Amino acid sequence: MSLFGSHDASAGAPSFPAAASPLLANLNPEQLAAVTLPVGNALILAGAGSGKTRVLTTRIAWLMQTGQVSPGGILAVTFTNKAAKEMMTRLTAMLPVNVRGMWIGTFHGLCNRLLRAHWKLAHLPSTFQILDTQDQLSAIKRLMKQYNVDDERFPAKQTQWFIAGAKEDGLRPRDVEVRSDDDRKKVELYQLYEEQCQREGVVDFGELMLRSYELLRDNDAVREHYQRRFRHIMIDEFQDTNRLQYAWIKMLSGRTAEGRFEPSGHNSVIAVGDDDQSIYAFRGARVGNMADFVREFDVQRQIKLEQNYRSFGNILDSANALISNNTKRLGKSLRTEQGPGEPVRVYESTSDFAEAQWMVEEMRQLAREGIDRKEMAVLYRSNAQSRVIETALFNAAVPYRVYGGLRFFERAEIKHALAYLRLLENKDDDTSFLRVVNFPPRGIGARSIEQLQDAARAAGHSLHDAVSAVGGKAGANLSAFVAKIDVLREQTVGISLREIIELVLDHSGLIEHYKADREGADRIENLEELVNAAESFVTQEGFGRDAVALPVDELRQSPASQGLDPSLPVIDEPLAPDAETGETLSPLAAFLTHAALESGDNQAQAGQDAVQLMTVHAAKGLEFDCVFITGMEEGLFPHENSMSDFDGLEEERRLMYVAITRARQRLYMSHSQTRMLHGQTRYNLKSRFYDELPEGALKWLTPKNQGFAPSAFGYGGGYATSRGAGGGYSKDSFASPPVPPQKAAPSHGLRSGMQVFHNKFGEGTVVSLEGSGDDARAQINFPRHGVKWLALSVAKLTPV
Ligand SMILES: Nc1ncnc2c1ncn2[C@@H]1O[C@H](COP(=O)(O)OP(=O)(O)OP(=O)(O)O)[C@@H](O)[C@H]1O
Ligand SMILES: [Mg+2]
Repeated sequence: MSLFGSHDASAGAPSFPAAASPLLANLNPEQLAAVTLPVGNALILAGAGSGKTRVLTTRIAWLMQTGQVSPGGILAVTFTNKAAKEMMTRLTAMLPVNVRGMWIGTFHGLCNRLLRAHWKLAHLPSTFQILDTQDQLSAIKRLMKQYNVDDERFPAKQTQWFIAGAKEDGLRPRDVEVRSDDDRKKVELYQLYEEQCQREGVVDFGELMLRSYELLRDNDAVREHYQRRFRHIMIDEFQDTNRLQYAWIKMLSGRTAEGRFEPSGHNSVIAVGDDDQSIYAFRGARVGNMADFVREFDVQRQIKLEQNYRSFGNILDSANALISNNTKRLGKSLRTEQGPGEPVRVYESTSDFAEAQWMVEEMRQLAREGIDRKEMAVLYRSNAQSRVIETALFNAAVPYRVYGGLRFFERAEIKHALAYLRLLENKDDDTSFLRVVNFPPRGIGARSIEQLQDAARAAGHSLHDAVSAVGGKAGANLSAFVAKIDVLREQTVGISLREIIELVLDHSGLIEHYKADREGADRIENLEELVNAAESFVTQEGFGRDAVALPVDELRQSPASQGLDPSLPVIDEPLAPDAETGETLSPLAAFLTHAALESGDNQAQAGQDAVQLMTVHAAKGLEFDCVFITGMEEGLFPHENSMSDFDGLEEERRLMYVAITRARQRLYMSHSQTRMLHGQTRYNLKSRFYDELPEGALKWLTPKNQGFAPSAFGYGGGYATSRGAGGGYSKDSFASPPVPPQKAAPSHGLRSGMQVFHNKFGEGTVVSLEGSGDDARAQINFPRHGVKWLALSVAKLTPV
């Protein structure tokens, strides 16, 4: 499939003289063409580090500077909150604009804004709160318990995926196709879950998106208003949009489902992406949106950016060589004018612990060379890998910061405090109620809570409103809890956000509870940090009580606003008052929304010079001087869940491409012969991805293939391997049908079907054999531990 037709319009003549603006000074010709594209739809499809995000940001600045649009006429979608903030920072550096009034954010952030503005039309309470993924799961668990759903047959996590998946496809329960009894049950749960959320006034992430889509779909005036308003819509990381997000964009830009144009939709949509960096298929992302976009938006202009400004040659060559092994590509090329730079350093360690030690040493050396710690990033495929690395950094007193993982707002003590705060805002939030009704413990047992839940269900009330139905001592305790919340709520009137939080921390008993806990000191510190977080939220974002909603007349006066519906509010402040009632979101509600949406990509301690730790997924769009890619092992990277099917393996390769292309100057890759993961020692082979990198770009810090002890079978290699002539698991070897299990050569002493004994996993059956020399490995089914791949040169196996 090629998206690039003959009408590649890189050279589309800019309608404004380039020299007129210093903004355009440092762009290459293709970037310049993209920044100054005339009004119309366009696709910028280009590889990593070619300046896609920079082009988007510069275009926004240029459009405003040349008077083509006012800040209110722009809608820009970024993939993370961090990216949105960065875009705003860059914009303020380029132009004196009030970026707060601009609609720049993630899909979730922007949908939240729409729903806040039109909550009534969206059938939500004005104080609706957002459920994060954790809360969503506990809400589902609660529901399943209430309805006695067998959680072996319908695990809560699966139900959560089912609901999220349906919403990503834009499907309400009645729209989901039912093919089996199991499907029927899941749809029923979805329906019950929806009713529960509606009753409690909460929305999950998928709901934010779907609800705002429906808001636009079902309200012509609102839709047309925003269609007229957002003259310029821009989407970064377009390759990872899902079906519903694409439909949302279509709706806002005036494309009807039938592909017609609504009269109000004369806007231009610019999508920016890189198919090679599509890494969220597991969450519903659809690369196919790119081709649909070109067709459905009648895209006449497609721009390629081929110069990479981020990385040195060896890094880029490695990325290019690796990704060329994928078959499903739209095809792009990428070059750099920087020299080859340093080789990519490869290190093999004996254990994950030793790997982390080596990394710490290497970081010390980098620091001596004058590299800031915040320019060093450690990337891993799976969150579980970070613990060993964190321990090593901690012991060596190297400051570090983990993105993702357990985020600040997801820590238990913070969630407890937030639950109290949420109950102040919305007494019907049962998820929050259940979280803290007996925390700190106040003598309310599981039995009483069940009784309360039954009573609430029977009366159609929230838990808060049903406490009087429970009698006895338990009932008295429940009433006391509710009274406490109600009193706290009254006390918060007229005090600042900071004071509200301090009040809640004191009166909830949380601080006291953790003081009594020997290991509670950290938790108290985090709770105090919550006060600081609220404080900086108020000052930085200006969301405090005293913040004045700025009168933004600009939009109404701008020519682009012709035809805007005057009855609809011009929402340029996230806290703009409701047009009808004048009601604004309280600072507390705004802070709670911020806490739910702030998906961990922006932790406290900003500005501290710390080493950055994150998963490869979280690293998308970012760049660092030095990058360590760790755990380059079969089963880990590529991940065992994905490596057995063709599409899964291609996605793993794209992930690796993303990882490699984060590095500017120096790239390290490391793997370990043994690794403790999920309580087990694993003996992994080094990743097949090494074989896909150009040998000339690599430098092995340890002898290649060193360190494997002679195997128990003293084998000398010699059986056929599935690899092609070029080394590497070429694309062909993974094209269906899958490679059949290899026949063992006699010298190994191992054959498929043979029984072997492993001193940790016990007896097992050899399922298949693969590889030769030090790379030989066996897939063995251990009845008690499941199927494992073992490196024959390391694993001690004896035939039985
Ligand atoms: N014309 C240019 N001159 C100098 N530096 C540039 C130029 N264009 C981009 N850069 C720099 O190159 C780096 C990569 O740019 P950017 O992050 O916009 O790339 P990207 O295509 O969005 O990458 P990714 O695919 O990883 O998101 C940035 O540091 C950016 O400032
Ligand atoms: Mg980018």
